[in-house]
Amino acid sequence: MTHTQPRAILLFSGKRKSGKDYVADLIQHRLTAEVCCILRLSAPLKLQYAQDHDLDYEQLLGCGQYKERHRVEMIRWGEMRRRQDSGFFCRLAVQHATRPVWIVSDCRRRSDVQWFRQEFPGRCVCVRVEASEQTRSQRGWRFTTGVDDAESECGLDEGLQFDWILQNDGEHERLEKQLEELLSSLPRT
Ligand SMILES: Nc1ncnc2c1ncn2[C@@H]1O[C@H](COP(=O)(O)OP(=O)(O)O)[C@@H](O)[C@H]1O
Ligand SMILES: C[C@@](O)(CCOP(=O)(O)OP(=O)(O)O)CC(=O)O
Repeated sequence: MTHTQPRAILLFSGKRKSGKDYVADLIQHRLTAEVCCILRLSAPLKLQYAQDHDLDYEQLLGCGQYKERHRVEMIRWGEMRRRQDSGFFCRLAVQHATRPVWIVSDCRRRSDVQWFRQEFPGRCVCVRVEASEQTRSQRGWRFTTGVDDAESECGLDEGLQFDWILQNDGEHERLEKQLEELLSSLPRT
């Protein structure tokens, strides 16, 4: 099945452990799963990478050491595929999306955002999720050379105008208020 036309696409970016998945889940919970689906560019990437390298896809999806062991090589491989076709993973990620609101929870590169803006003009909302280094460390983040200083993590640090910047340092009330504003700004039909 091919995807339907979405009403809005929330393009999430942010550092590791800023809480992109957490916030995406909160929004989906508010809108319900009938209205909102969560898409990950890393899912088709990991699937293809696992198949090509005879690895365990489920373990690459998890958050254990298995993924970390393969991360640097996977980044490199993904970059190679993107150089051949910058929309490769984006196209696969949206393939079966049929809900009116999509959240793409892991945009990392300019080319990701460009692809969505080109394919779905006027429907993309760029959302940055932010948390302090202290908060991210408390959530288990440790600086890793080759990962945290590479395009995979820094590609959208500069040059992109975010429509929303969500502060996610753990103050629940504050986050809820920001989500309220964001959601009420989305088109209703
Ligand atoms: N506002 C929050 N309150 C409580 N826990 C949070 C909050 N935001 C994130 N977390 C927790 O921090 C960890 C990292 O969040 P996650 O959404 O996986 O980050 P990311 O997807 O940006 O790497 C998870 O265990 C998540 O449950
Ligand atoms: C090769 C990757 O897609 C791996 C991403 O895996 P996750 O999205 O699971 O990563 P974190 O949330 O940062 O831990 C990165 C890329 O550069 O495309």
